[in-house]
Amino acid sequence: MEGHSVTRVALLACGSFNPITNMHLRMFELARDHLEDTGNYRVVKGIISPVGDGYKKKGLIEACHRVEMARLATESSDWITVDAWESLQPEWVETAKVVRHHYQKLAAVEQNNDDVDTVKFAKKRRIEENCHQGSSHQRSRDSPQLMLLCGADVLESFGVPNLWKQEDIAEIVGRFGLICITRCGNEPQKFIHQSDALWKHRKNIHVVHEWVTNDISATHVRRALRRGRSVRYLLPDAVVHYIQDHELYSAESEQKNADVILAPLQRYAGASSS
Ligand SMILES: Nc1ncnc2c1ncn2[C@@H]1O[C@H](COP(=O)(O)OP(=O)(O)OP(=O)(O)O)[C@@H](O)[C@H]1O
Ligand SMILES: NC(=O)c1ccc[n+]([C@@H]2O[C@H](COP(=O)(O)O)[C@@H](O)[C@H]2O)c1
Ligand SMILES: [Zn+2]
Repeated sequence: MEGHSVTRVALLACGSFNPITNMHLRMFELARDHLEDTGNYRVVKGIISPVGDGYKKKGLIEACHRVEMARLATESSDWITVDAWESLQPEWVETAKVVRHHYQKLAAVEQNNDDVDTVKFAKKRRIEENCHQGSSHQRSRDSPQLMLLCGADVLESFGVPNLWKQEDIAEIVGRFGLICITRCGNEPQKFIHQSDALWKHRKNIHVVHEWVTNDISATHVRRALRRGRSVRYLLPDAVVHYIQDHELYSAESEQKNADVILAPLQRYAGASSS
């Protein structure tokens, strides 16, 4: 279609990935198909960002293992990557900050590409002009749009008191965009309908209905492992082997952080979250 522009998109998934499962990888494929089917987007990259140990979720094993398992799981993908930046931060990092970090990183890569390509100097000037106008809240015309990819449970967690700052939610859905995969037991459309903050940005929230319902969760996988049950075909084989080789996930590891409050709840409890 003439004059019809297609927006390049990068997808960012934040989470524990404790461990990564086939469903985490499926989320990316489902999201890409959904966005590209609209004819408005081309998905150029997927990024998995395992949360740091400072998140303090019960049973969360060391980030180095979770990152390595995610690396093994994505070896066969030509577009999904793993980024360890978030996992290496000394303290838990708000998701809005992680999204900002990756947005800036993508923009810097674009700018570098332009720098080496002198023929494109006019485009570079345009980006610089955008920056000088202080338009940090506007996407430069040439870097891909970054969308946060999550399951419907994470979207619905926006409603949990003291878990998310309202301005972070507004920034994620308003400035970047969200793509959400349905999950057993969640009703994302209803949740969006009932939230004024989300309804306002509903055009930036893409809900992907997964008809092949699949309730794989890392919790199920850890439970099976503790009981010596097979987890084959729920996770990539390389991840199953890594878990066996390093003897990960035991009754003991499930007790990690058992008496600790989740980092966002610690940070926001008592503080104004509006
Ligand atoms: N079966 C699934 N369907 C849809 N989304 C999923 C599914 N499993 C995980 N996700 C999404 O993947 C992201 C990372 O989730 P996370 O690491 O918490 O995995 P999980 O399987 O939910 O683990 P846990 O059981 O430990 O909470 C989240 O956005 C989550 O909603
Ligand atoms: N306020 C926030 O930014 C906030 C709150 C809760 C969870 N999260 C993120 O959402 C993801 C949720 O992961 P889990 O579903 O594994 O708990 C993590 O990446 C975590 O950092 C962000
Ligand atoms: Zn989860």
